[in-house]
Order: sequence, then structure tokens, then C-alpha cells
Amino acid sequence: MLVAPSLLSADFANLQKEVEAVDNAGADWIHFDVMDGHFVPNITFGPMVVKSLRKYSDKVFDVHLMIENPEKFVEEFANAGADFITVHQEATVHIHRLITLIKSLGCKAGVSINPGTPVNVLEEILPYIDMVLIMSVNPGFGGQKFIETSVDKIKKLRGLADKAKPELLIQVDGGVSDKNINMLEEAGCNVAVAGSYIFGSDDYKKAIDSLK
Ligand SMILES: O=C(CO)[C@H](O)[C@H](O)COP(=O)(O)O
Ligand SMILES: [Fe+2]
Repeated sequence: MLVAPSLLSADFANLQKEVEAVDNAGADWIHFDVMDGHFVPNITFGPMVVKSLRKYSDKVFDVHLMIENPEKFVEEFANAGADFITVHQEATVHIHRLITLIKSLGCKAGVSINPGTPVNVLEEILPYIDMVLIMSVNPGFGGQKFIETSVDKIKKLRGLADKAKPELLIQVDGGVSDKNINMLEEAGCNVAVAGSYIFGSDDYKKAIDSLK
């Protein structure tokens, strides 16, 4: 299981220190939650913050865009040093075009779906993408309760991916902790995003290790 601490729950006054701390604690990826106050009811940060932090870690920078009009901004995030750019299926009517743009910028492409969106909408796009992000809370905030039906969605997606794209990464985001990680792994998830569980603990290494 790859572990991606979500900076949403980090101390925003000390982001450099927080990135270095989770990097040293064994994080595989660093997860950036970009929110615009339109697609989700919260605002976080943009490409300048990603770019500023790029020099403090060589880990995979995993950018989760929860914004309207993502096509306008992917180039800036690619230039800022994003390795993965994940966009929401619900945020665009031209997902294939957007994925093609992300790949042309030299990034890996992910597509995310909200808890109310069925996995079947992804079937035709799977061959073109590197990762699917299953939201296991409604996007916008850290520290929410894990939505149990997400486990079945992961199983269903793993079944689709086995046929269309066996190497597809399945990422789960929202309410992930040591209480549900085994269940998520059994369902077919291979990247766990965790914000409050890691940054809310007093030992980042112990928290990350418990998810691995
Ligand atoms: O995308 C997100 C919210 O929209 C975050 O990545 C997610 O909520 C992580 O926080 P936590 O682990 O505390 O639930
Ligand atoms: Fe996220």
C-alpha cells in the first residue's frame, strides 16, 4: 500500500516543515488538495504553493484538483512540479480531452469520482488513465467519516480494471485510518490518502507505518 499524506490537515503556517516531516516519516507520495470554493465549499491553495514546496521533497507530488474548469489550470500545476494530476469526472464534460492534455504535459493522469457517482462512468476512460481516485467522503473537508459503501465501489472498479487496465492504481481518499485500511487493501486499493489520521497523530512515522 502506497501512503499519501494529505496536506489539508497539515499546519498551513509550516507547510515546508510538514512536507519534510512526512517525507522523513516514510510517505510515498504527498497529496495536495486544491479547492476553489465552487466545485467544493472550501478554498485551499493553487500552483504557487505546490511550486514552493517542490524543492523540499523528491516524493511523488499528487495533485487532487477539486475545482471548476480544471482544463484552465492543469498546465500551471504541471509546471509547478506535479507528478500526478487528478481531475473530477463531475468537473468536466470532456474528460478524454482533459486526460489527453494532462498526459501531453508529461504528468500521470487520474480521474476522481464523488461518493454519489457510479464507477461505471469510468469504464471507457480506464485504458487512458493511470489512476482512479475513489472519494470515500464528500470532497471539501478533512476529518470526515468514511462512507462504507466506498468499499464495494473499489471492488467493482478492480473488476473493471482487471479487464481494461490491470496496472491501474486505485486510490482512496477520505476517512482512511488503521480501522479500514485492511478492508480497503482487500477490495483492491493500492494508494491510501490520509490527512487527519496522519497529521492528527503525534507520531507521523507510526501512523504511516500502520497504514503500510
Ligand atoms: O480530498 C480530500 C477532501 O476533499 C482530502 O484528501 C481528504 O479528505 C483527506 O482528509 P481525511 O483523511 O482527514 O479524511
Ligand atoms: Fe484529496
